[in-house]
Amino acid sequence: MPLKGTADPCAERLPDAGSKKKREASKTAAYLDLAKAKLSALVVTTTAAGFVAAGGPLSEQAALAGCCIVGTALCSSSAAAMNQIFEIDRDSKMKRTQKRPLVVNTLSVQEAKTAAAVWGISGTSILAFGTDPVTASLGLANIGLYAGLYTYMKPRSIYNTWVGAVVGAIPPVMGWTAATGGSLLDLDAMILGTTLYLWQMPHFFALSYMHRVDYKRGGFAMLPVLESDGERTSQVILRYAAYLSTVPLIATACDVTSSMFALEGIALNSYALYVANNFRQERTNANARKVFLTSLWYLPTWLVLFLIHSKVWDEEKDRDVVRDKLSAAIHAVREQGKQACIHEHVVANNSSASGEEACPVTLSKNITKGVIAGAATSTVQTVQGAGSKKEM
Ligand SMILES: CC(C)=CCC/C(C)=C/CC/C(C)=C/COP(=O)(O)OP(=O)(O)O
Repeated sequence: MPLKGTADPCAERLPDAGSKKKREASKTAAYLDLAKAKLSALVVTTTAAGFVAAGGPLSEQAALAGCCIVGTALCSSSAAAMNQIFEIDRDSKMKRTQKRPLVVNTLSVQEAKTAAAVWGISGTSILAFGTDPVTASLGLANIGLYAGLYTYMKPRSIYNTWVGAVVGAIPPVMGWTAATGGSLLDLDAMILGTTLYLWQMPHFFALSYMHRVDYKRGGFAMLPVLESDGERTSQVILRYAAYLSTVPLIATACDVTSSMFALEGIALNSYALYVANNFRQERTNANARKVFLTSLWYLPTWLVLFLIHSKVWDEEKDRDVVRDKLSAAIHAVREQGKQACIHEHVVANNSSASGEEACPVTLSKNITKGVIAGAATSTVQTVQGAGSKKEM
C-alpha cells in the first residue's frame, strides 16, 4: 500500500475505468458515424413502411419483420461504410464531412473494411435466410449500386443524383417484397418506390445547393456546383415536385388508396410546390433551406397518409371485423352449450346444485364443427369480396 501523500507507482499503468469507458463510447459513436446512422435509420423507416403497407402489422409477423429491418439496416450500414472508405480524401475537404471517423482517424481503414464486410455479409444472409431471395437480392444489388456506381459517379457526373435516387427508392420496395414473400411487381410497391425516387430530387438538390461551396471543395460533380446561378437546380426541383404531386392522384385512380389520399395529397403537394416555386423565383440559400426542411416532414407525412388510406389496409380492417365477429359468435355458442349442459345435469340429477363442475366450457363436437364451418365460409366470402373490390 503506498504511503499517504506518495504516488502509487502502479497507478499510471492501471487502465483508468473512466477513460476506458470514454474510449469505448467514442468507438461506438465512430462506428455509428461509419454506418451513417441517421441515413440508415431513414432507410429502415421507409423499409418498415413498405412492410406495413403490404398489410403486415409488424407485431403479427415479428420474426419476418425483424429479419427484414435488421437485414436492411446492416446492408445500408455496409454500403455507407464502403462509401466513406472511397471518399476519405474528398470528405476531408468538406466542412460537412470533415469530422467523419476515417478522416479524423477514430477508426482505421482496416477497421472500416472489416465492419463493411461483416455488416454486408450478415445483412444479406439475414435477408436471404429470414425473408426471401428477392428481398436479399435487392439488398445486395443496392449495396453495389450505392458503394459502386453512385460513389463512382459522384465526382464525375451530375447524373449521380439520379442514380442515388434509385438507391433510396429500393428500401421501401424491400419492405414490401419481404412482407409478400417476394412479390415485386405490385402497384403498391411501385408507388412507394416511385415516391421515394421523386422525393429525393427536391431533397438532395436543395441540400447540395445549400452546400454547393463545400461540394465544390470536395470535388463532387453536383448540379448546383457546375452552374453559377442555380437556374437548372431550381428547375429540376420544381419539375420533380410537380411529378411528385401526381402520385396520390395516380394511387387513387389505380385503386391503391382511397380518394381521401388524393385530397390530402393535393393539400400536401400544394405547399411543397409553393416552396419549390419560391426557390425557382428567388434562388437564395434561405429558400433552398425551406425546400429541404419541407422535404423532411413531407416524407413521413406522405407515408402515414398512404398507410391510412391504403386499400390493403381496408381489407385488413374487413378481416379484423370478421375475426371479432367470429370470436364473439364462438363465445356465445360456448355459453349456450354450457348453459344447456348445466340444465341437463340439474334435471338428470334432480338437484338444485349448479352443475358447473360437470359442464366444462368445451362444446359438443357437432356444435364446434358447425361454428367453424360457418366461420370459414364467411371468412372466405369476405376475403373474396375484398379481392373482387380490388379487381374492380
Ligand atoms: C439496402 C441498402 C443497401 C440501402 C442503402 C440505402 C442508402 C444508403 C441510401 C442513400 C441514398 C443516397 C444517395 C444518399 C446520399 O449519399 P451521399 O454519399 O451523397 O451522402 P454524403 O454526402 O453525406 O456522403
